[in-house]
Amino acid sequence: MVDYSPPSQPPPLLTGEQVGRLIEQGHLELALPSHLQNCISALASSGTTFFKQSRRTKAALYPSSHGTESGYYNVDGEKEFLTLRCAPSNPPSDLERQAKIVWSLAATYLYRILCDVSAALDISNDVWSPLLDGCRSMPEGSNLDTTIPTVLRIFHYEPDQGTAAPHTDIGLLTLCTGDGPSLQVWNRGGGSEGEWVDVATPTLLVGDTLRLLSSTRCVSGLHRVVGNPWGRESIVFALRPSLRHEIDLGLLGGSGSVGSAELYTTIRDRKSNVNARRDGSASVKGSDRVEL
Ligand SMILES: O=C(O)CCC(=O)C(=O)O
Ligand SMILES: [Fe+2]
Repeated sequence: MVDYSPPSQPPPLLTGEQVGRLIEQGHLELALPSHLQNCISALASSGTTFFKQSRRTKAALYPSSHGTESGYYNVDGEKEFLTLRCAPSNPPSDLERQAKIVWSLAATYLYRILCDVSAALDISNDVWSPLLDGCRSMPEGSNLDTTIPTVLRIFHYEPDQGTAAPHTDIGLLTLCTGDGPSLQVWNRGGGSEGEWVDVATPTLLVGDTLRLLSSTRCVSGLHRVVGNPWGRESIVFALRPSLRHEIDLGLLGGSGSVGSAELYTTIRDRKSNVNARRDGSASVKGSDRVEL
């Protein structure tokens, strides 16, 4: 008899070679599906228009809250960025409408990649559903939901001075897209220590939470932004774990469970914030690199 039951997992999105590189290096350059790429480009152009406004207007439109975790934030002479965590005003602006679309498309895309990673590591795909609860579309309402730390960020870096110190991200997977040869990833070299390399195309980065959930079989993607004479604009979607559920460690080859909020808070509090001002107006803790 023909078996019409649905497959136990989605078809792979990345090639085996790409997944292997992502796991071993913590980063992967890749071409995005054209619809996702087009929506990101449309959001990028609304971002350019947004940043042309006065600082006062930008701050009034998106007051910052939770340190650098929501709203408009400026690091004098270096960079400014807008962090979106929920679908705000009604009716939405073009930028907000586009951000909502990019969030859903990028989250679905990264979910598929998480499934490729778990298949390669022989981990059940069931681990992802509770970890992505509430993250797969932009949370509704103007009140920030602290159980959903996922962020969509639009950056504007000043020429020469706009940088981000070497760091790894705290979440599951980050998708970075941007213009200009400013984003660099650390290429771990076989034998030798490794080297910084420029990445020009969209880049995926493994975050510390994924590294930990994989029992350190995935490495976190070390990256930085270096200054260039033209500056840079980028869009960064950082898929972080939902903090609503316990994580069943049995699905990860261990036993028992751990609270996702507890795990995530431990990872976060051991890091410094590379996007904060250094004057104490947002918390700066720990060292630039995290080793868990
Ligand atoms: O601008 C970028 O492409 C990267 C920014 C970044 O690394 C971060 O916000 O964590
Ligand atoms: Fe980063």
